[in-house]
Amino acid sequence: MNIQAAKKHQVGLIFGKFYPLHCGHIYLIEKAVSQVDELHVILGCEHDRDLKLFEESHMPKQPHVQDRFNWLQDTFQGRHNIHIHILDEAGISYYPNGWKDWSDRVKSILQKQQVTPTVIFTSEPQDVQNHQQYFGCDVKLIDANREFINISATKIRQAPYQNWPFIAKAARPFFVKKIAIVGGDIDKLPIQLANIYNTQYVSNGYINYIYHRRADNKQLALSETDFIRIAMLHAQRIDEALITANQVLFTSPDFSTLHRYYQSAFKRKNATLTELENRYPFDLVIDQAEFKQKESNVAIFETALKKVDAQLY
Ligand SMILES: NC(=O)c1ccc[n+]([C@@H]2O[C@H](COP(=O)([O-])OP(=O)(O)OC[C@H]3O[C@@H](n4cnc5c(N)ncnc54)[C@H](O)[C@@H]3O)[C@@H](O)[C@H]2O)c1
Repeated sequence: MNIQAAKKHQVGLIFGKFYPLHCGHIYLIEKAVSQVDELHVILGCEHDRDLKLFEESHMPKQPHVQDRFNWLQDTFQGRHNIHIHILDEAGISYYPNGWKDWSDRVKSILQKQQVTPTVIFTSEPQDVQNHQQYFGCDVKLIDANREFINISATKIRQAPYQNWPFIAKAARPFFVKKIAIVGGDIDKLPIQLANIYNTQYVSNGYINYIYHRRADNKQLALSETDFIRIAMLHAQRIDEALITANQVLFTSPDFSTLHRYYQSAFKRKNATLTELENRYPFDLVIDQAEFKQKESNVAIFETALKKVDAQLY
């Protein structure tokens, strides 16, 4: 008989909050999936606990369950034997006081999906015995000392920007701080800052649009449609740049400023621009017009650097 065929179908389980997803988690999942036929990753969430962890953190905004789920899905996209499930832990005593209720809820999810685990993977030695007791399957401990990738989600929550290299690629856009430089020579300072911070600069769609129109020899006054086109192009470029941005992203203008230009031209608000303003909140807008005329270029440069640095605590 074929030895491979005789082997039992191995089904692995991994539990986590992935708050946020980091390279240590990914290492655990990759090492586990290399030992089983299918792997089920259970993403645990609980509203009050998650909110408290956020409030005690230095994360700039709270990742919600859907964000955490998307990070896992994106990271393991196309990996057909890795399945992600959300487990709402509401009403269960917090770890480590609710093992019975918690494991019952896990089992009910698994039953619905017709999943029978054969092995649980964890890097937490203190959980091995309870996993064995409540799930009745093998437990494999992986890198309990976190020697291969020495990071924890707690450390990242405390200092996301200092621990940037460990944040999963899929989760980084969530943490990128968006900074707009408006007023004055808008293509100079953001380029300098992007160079210094080794990151992306999203060039000014408005300027490109005007140049394009000039080349076409058409009239230059912007219509309402022009504004929307500029805004949509800008949003698309920002989305693309966020994927590879290093902690911060520089651009000009932000959508509130663009909307203000629109309002002064057309004396009313625009629903699309309002939507973009809400969808792309900026962490910092540096208005060069606020600097005093007599301020030297170097003083402006230094003030801008201080403001940017303060964003990356
Ligand atoms: N209520 C209860 O009694 C009870 C009992 C057990 C589990 N739970 C739930 O299970 C989930 C457990 O989540 P967590 O806090 O362990 O999640 P986590 O997101 O911090 O970690 C997920 C997994 O990755 C491992 N890991 C973390 N850093 C690593 C690194 N650098 N290298 C290798 N592996 C690494 C962890 O050991 C864990 O196995 C929670 O939702 C918790 O509520 C609850």
